[in-house]
Amino acid sequence: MDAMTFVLFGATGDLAKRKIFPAIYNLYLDRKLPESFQLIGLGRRKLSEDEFRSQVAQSLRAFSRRPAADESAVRDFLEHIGYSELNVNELSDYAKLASRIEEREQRFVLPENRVFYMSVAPELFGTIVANLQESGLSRVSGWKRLVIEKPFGHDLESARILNASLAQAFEEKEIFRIDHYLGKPMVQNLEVLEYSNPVLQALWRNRYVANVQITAAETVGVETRAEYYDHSGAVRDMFQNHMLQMLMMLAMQLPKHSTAEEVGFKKRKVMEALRPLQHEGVETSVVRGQYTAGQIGGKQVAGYTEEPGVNPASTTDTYIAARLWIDDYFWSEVPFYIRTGKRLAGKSTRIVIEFKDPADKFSRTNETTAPNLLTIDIGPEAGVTFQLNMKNPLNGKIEPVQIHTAVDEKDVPEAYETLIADMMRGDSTFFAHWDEVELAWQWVQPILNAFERNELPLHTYAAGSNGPEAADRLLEQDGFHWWHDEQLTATQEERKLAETAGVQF
Ligand SMILES: NC(=O)C1=CN([C@@H]2O[C@H](COP(=O)(O)OP(=O)(O)OC[C@H]3O[C@@H](n4cnc5c(N)ncnc54)[C@H](OP(=O)(O)O)[C@@H]3O)[C@@H](O)[C@H]2O)C=CC1
Ligand SMILES: O=C1O[C@H](COP(=O)(O)O)[C@@H](O)[C@H](O)[C@H]1O
Repeated sequence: MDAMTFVLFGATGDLAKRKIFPAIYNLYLDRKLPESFQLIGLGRRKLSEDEFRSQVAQSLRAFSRRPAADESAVRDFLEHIGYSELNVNELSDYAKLASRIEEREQRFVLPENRVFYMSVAPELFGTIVANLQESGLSRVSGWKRLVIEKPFGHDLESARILNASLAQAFEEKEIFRIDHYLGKPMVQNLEVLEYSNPVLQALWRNRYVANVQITAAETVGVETRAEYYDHSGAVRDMFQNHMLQMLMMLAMQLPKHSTAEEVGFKKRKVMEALRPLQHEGVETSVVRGQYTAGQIGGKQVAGYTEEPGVNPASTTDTYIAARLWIDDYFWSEVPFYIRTGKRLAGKSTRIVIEFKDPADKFSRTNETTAPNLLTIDIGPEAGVTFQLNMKNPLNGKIEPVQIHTAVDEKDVPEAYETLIADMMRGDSTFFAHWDEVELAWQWVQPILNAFERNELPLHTYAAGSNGPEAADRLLEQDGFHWWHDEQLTATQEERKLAETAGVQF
């Protein structure tokens, strides 16, 4: 891997502490960093290099997936880490940073390869890029890369403005927009599941699929992020980015090669084929919800508007469900239902593909059978489950059984690790490309408008439930229902039946 200087804006912040440093440390342990690697952390705080390094060491101890128990490994790793005070608004601070970087590049005869990672509030992204350009830091004889955290804009217009400001100094191929869902092993596996399994490949289309459900349910509430979340809501925090990215990864036609260009092209095609919401009206396709007080894991929790930092009159969505249509050859007429929410009954990110019942189902028997389901669990436990129907040898009835394979996640790199390693190699396959981001905002914008004008009812749901009842009706109108956790988990009885029938779990 090329030698590089990694400049981290926001190095004293929460994300750096919990995700970025642990990820880079694990890459170091796996020898996935270049020999000559230097990270310069930036923040406004007055910290000596030693003080900063000891903060980084603490973050490794608290958050690394592999314990930072080996003191000598931690010490060696910290040798690669430096700190500079910098206020992103002060051009003169960039000049000092430039001297520091240039001095090192010259001393060790290193190429001018620079990563600029923006782990700061989104309002600062534009200023940083302008100052990188003004100070000459982004003019390099080697390569340069800009890593940008979410949210990428607040709506379509602000995202376009932000993108135009990045484009002043960076080409699209130099911009790496992080969406950590794209770093999750099962999201990366979606494409592989299809292309490496001819059986699934054959079924992956409207002829056989009745509907697709994509869920990201969380038990956590707004936590300490009210200031951000109350201006964002579920639609901006999860739906516009993570949920639509999962939809693209699932619904895209297989690219010939898994390259950034080809995957990006196929994902864009999905977004272009998404039926604009205006056709059926936001109110018939979208359900907005907000949690009220309730119980989670036997513990009483507050309602959203009682959370610290939340406006007591807030109408912010903590839940959103929507019905989407992809009007292309493969998916037309298949409804895609997407939902995400906080303070729901369980934590799970999951895709369920429900297959159609054959038309002649009743020709042999009057018994109704459960639909075949392919369930892809993205997290917290990754796995794939296939629901089939079998005759129960004990009572002669046809009953659903589940064939399940869990993905062993021990030693599997975290999403940030995978994505940072890809970025260092210059591979943006699993990053959000501008076309996709713009089309996602474009699709979501009517929802933002409708929410802002209060044109949609704000349904409440009790913390610990499966969300507002109105979201059930969204599917009932089409003759379907949500597949919740409890319906997907094999019961003891079903397991016994499957064991008797020789099916392995
Ligand atoms: N935290 C999370 O779980 C997630 C965060 N993100 C995104 O990551 C980014 C960072 O978030 P997070 O770490 O939580 O934020 P924090 O508020 O914890 O950290 C902000 C960082 O920005 C620095 N900073 C603020 N103002 C300036 C300035 N004027 N000049 C220089 N540095 C400045 C702070 O340094 P100092 O205090 O020393 O000035 C600090 O290091 C945001 O874009 C957020 O949306 C995305 C996904 C999840
Ligand atoms: O980006 C975000 O994601 C988390 C959920 O991520 P997961 O990996 O735990 O599924 C969410 O809690 C947060 O609000 C959002 O900003």
